[in-house]
Amino acid sequence: MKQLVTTDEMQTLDQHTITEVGLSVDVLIERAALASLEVLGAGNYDLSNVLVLVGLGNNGADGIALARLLHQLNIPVTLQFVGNVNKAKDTVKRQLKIAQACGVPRSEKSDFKQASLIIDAIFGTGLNHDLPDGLQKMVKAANHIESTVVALDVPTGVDGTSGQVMGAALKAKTTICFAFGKAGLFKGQGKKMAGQVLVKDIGIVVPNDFKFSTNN
Ligand SMILES: NC(=O)C1=CN([C@@H]2O[C@H](COP(=O)(O)OP(=O)(O)OC[C@H]3O[C@@H](n4cnc5c(N)ncnc54)[C@H](O)[C@@H]3O)[C@@H](O)[C@H]2O)[C@H](O)CC1
Ligand SMILES: [K+]
Repeated sequence: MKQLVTTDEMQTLDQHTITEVGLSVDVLIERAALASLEVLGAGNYDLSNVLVLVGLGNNGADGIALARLLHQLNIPVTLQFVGNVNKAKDTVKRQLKIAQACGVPRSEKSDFKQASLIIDAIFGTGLNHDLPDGLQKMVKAANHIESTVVALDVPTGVDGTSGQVMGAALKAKTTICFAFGKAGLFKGQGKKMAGQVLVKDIGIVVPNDFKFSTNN
């Protein structure tokens, strides 16, 4: 098996790549979106009506960038925010500005049944406590109608290190992990929620003296 990481390790490597190496976070986000686009293009996914669910952190920024790339390929795609955009990270606000300039459609409330494919870009490695109640309800509703979901990096609601479900989790058919597989997707509940796990390079740089906690 390939090298796995905890969410703390991934955050350390992200920060090293951004602050020490000098690759900007926006470049990493674009690479994550391009890698995801490649997976969607190569797989057997129904792209007739894609719904991208977007959170307020960098996982959400990956999702907005992916929505823009799909839109520019004339693939029908809609963005739906989960949470108050005014409270989003600057990366999300920057991506949203670009998406708006490119005319990516946005909806306030979507019917999951109408979507041919849901992209889960709500929470990734940054999840640090149980999902809010409203989001738990939304996730359970989506699981109930068995929508096809592709999760970016980590299925929303799964702790990327332990695999524990934080209140509720959005069950994915495929999870696209950026840079390294997240350890929690290979154990316990996390394994069930992640579906097929694919790992894609996004240009993260690992310092020579970096010690991974798990060796595979
Ligand atoms: N870090 C990077 O340089 C890159 C990360 N990539 C992608 O981004 C996510 C991780 O992003 P991050 O902003 O750290 O966290 P999330 O988007 O997962 O979460 C957002 C934010 O939400 C807060 N939060 C956590 N738990 C809760 C909760 N239960 N309810 C409400 N709010 C919550 C917390 O403050 C989080 O920070 C990673 O998975 C990648 O997909 C890029 O790919 C490249 C660069
Ligand atoms: K996600």
